[in-house]
Amino acid sequence: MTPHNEADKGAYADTVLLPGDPQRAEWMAQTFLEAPRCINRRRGALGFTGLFRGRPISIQATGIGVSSFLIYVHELLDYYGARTLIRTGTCGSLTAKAKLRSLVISQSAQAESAQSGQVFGLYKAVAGPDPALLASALTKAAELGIDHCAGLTVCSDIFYHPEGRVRFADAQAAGALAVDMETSALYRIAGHFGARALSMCTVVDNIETDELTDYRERQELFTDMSRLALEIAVDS
Ligand SMILES: O=P(O)(O)O[C@H]1O[C@H](CO)[C@@H](O)[C@H]1O
Ligand SMILES: O=c1cc[nH]c(=O)[nH]1
Repeated sequence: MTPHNEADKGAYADTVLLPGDPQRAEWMAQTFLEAPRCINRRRGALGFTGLFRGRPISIQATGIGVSSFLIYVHELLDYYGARTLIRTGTCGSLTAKAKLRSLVISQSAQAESAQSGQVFGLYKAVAGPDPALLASALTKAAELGIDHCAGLTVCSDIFYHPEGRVRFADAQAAGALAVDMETSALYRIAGHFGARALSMCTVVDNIETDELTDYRERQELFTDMSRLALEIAVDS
């Protein structure tokens, strides 16, 4: 047990999938895991452990933003002994290459600005996806026929920003595909703890065109991402 998690030590598998949204965590656990067990309800940040093809896998909701994310992930790495983390998030597209409802695999992630969440400066580790997880994701996404692209993503601290989409101009010029609010922190904290990480996000809106998916269709939208994350997890 930790201040934010009521699960017993040993309740989490080595590999943990990390959606932000607790409803997504529950849907993924109930849809894809055999014998899923809810192991954390504290603050509604649902956590589950079950089996996928006979192998224990956990799913833990991390909430929104770096501050919330780092609490759950720190405890998973430091107290529960997680070794492989796969974020199954959502993102906003910054380019036509990352189509609405498709999957963006984060090959590298940068913070939105130098001031962005001082937390980024706390972790000095080289920050990026685990090369084997990334290679597995690219191979399996192609094999499964999943509509995806891979590249740079931006990690923002603020969803409703007074400057609006203009603030992403530099990132777009650098070729960024999409924005989320946790990936850069995932890569840094995983590096700090010597764990393996990969972030993939389904595109739920387009920052340029203002196209937006409906929340009610969203769980279904996550089928490809969930399958891919689980295929990588059982192979890792
Ligand atoms: O859907 P999740 O995984 O929470 O990810 C994205 O959605 C939230 C914003 O709506 C942020 O957490 C962002 O990173
Ligand atoms: O962080 C996020 C996630 C989804 N859509 C956005 O615009 N930003």
